Amino acid sequence: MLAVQQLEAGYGESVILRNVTLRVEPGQVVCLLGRNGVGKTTLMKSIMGLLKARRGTVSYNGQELTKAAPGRRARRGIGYVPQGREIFGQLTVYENILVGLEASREPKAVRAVPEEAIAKFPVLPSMYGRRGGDLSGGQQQQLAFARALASKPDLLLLDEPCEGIQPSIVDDIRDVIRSIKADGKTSILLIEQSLDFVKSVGDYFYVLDKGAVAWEGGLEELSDEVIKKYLTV
Ligand SMILES: Nc1ncnc2c1ncn2[C@@H]1O[C@H](COP(=O)(O)OP(=O)(O)OP(=O)(O)O)[C@@H](O)[C@H]1O
Repeated sequence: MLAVQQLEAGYGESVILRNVTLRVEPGQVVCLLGRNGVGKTTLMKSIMGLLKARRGTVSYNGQELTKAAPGRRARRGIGYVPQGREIFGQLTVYENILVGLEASREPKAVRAVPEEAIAKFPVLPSMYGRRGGDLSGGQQQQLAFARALASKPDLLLLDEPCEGIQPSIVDDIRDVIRSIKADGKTSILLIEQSLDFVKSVGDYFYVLDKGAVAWEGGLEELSDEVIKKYLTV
């Protein structure tokens, strides 16, 4: 469903991504691994259209979106939970979720926050009137998930959803990812530092090194040698 082909992208003079080719198939959880600074977030931003590709293509459900703006990609069904969550601090929890609904593919007149998006985060409805900025990190992460799920995406990009989150909430986030996977409607591309975490949810793995895909394969092929070479700090 998502096909990135020979992508090159960067900032100003510097080239960060080199010849990156990656696929996400329907229903898969694909994990993007690599040490700090190898270009994982840059790749996710390029897929979402926040950073222009200099070479190569990004295709989604058979259509090329390489030059499409982020809003168009969102309306095509790509949801994004950015690193640092980027909750609107001055808006209420409910208003934050409504922002996500803007990317819905349903006609405006019949749009509503889907129950299944909220059901995964039972704590949220009791906080609908609170300002997003007043929530804890874990609550904001749940809100960022709900905001992204409001438009019923068929691909969800998750950039380090467990970063800075306390362990009990990390377990909740793992459960949410598993439940999205079990629903079978939404594929996931996940950036996550914890190997244990990605092993517990992932179907397929890409390892980036210096902006290029250094390794790819299934869980059973993710050997200690690969981990030592590309992931151990
Ligand atoms: N806005 C920017 N302008 C210039 N350089 C940037 C910008 N954002 C990132 N970089 C540089 O691009 C490189 C890749 O960064 P990126 O955030 O994609 O890495 P990452 O693999 O996601 O790392 P991390 O795990 O630390 O988030 C780094 O050298 C970083 O300093």
